[in-house]
Amino acid sequence: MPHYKLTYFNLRGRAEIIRYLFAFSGIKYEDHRIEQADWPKIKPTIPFGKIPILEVDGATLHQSLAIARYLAKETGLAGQTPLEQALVDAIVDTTDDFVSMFPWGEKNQDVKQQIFNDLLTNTAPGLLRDLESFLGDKKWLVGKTVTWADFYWDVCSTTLLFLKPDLTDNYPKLLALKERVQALPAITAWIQQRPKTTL
Ligand SMILES: CCC(=O)N1CCc2c(cnn2-c2cccc(F)c2)C1
Repeated sequence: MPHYKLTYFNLRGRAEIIRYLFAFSGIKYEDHRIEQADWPKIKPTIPFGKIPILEVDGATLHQSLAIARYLAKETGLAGQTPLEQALVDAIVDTTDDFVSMFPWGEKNQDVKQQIFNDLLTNTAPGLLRDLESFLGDKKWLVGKTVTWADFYWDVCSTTLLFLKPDLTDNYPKLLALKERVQALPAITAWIQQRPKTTL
């Protein structure tokens, strides 16, 4: 088994999907969390200057979704066929497109809040309507077993619900999917043991 070292901030953020995959698969890894104050010193040492990164024995992987897709493929959570894998990727990318619209690093709090509110009020409903319709009466978003698309929905919607607690009030199927993911024993255990952070 390779030695895995995940490096990110002490946030769920873009690393939590990777942590879910490690938790669900039971693979041991180093969950290295850096202080924001240390980032300017560390950033120049990181290929492409962004985190999370995952060091796998001597190799360094970057881009959170590439890392997650690698782990999902290794652990059977990427989709059972090439077609399912494409559907999984499309749902992940659709979800990530939305969460990536948020100006997470904006220093002007008034500007940040205005954009966050606009996205949550005016853009989120269309995405949630489409995801609710895509899920329909299925147990999981793609195929007959859980995939990292389901995990990603839970990871991202957990942060979105912190920002807008009534976010899923009109989307019961999506709320039920969150509950189904969080009821997976390994995910339940991870959520209970992980550091408590707002984002
Ligand atoms: C200053 C950086 C910061 O506050 N965060 C980084 C990005 C982020 C946070 C919470 N969720 N999230 C995220 C998750 C997945 C996709 C994505 F685009 C964004 C918090």
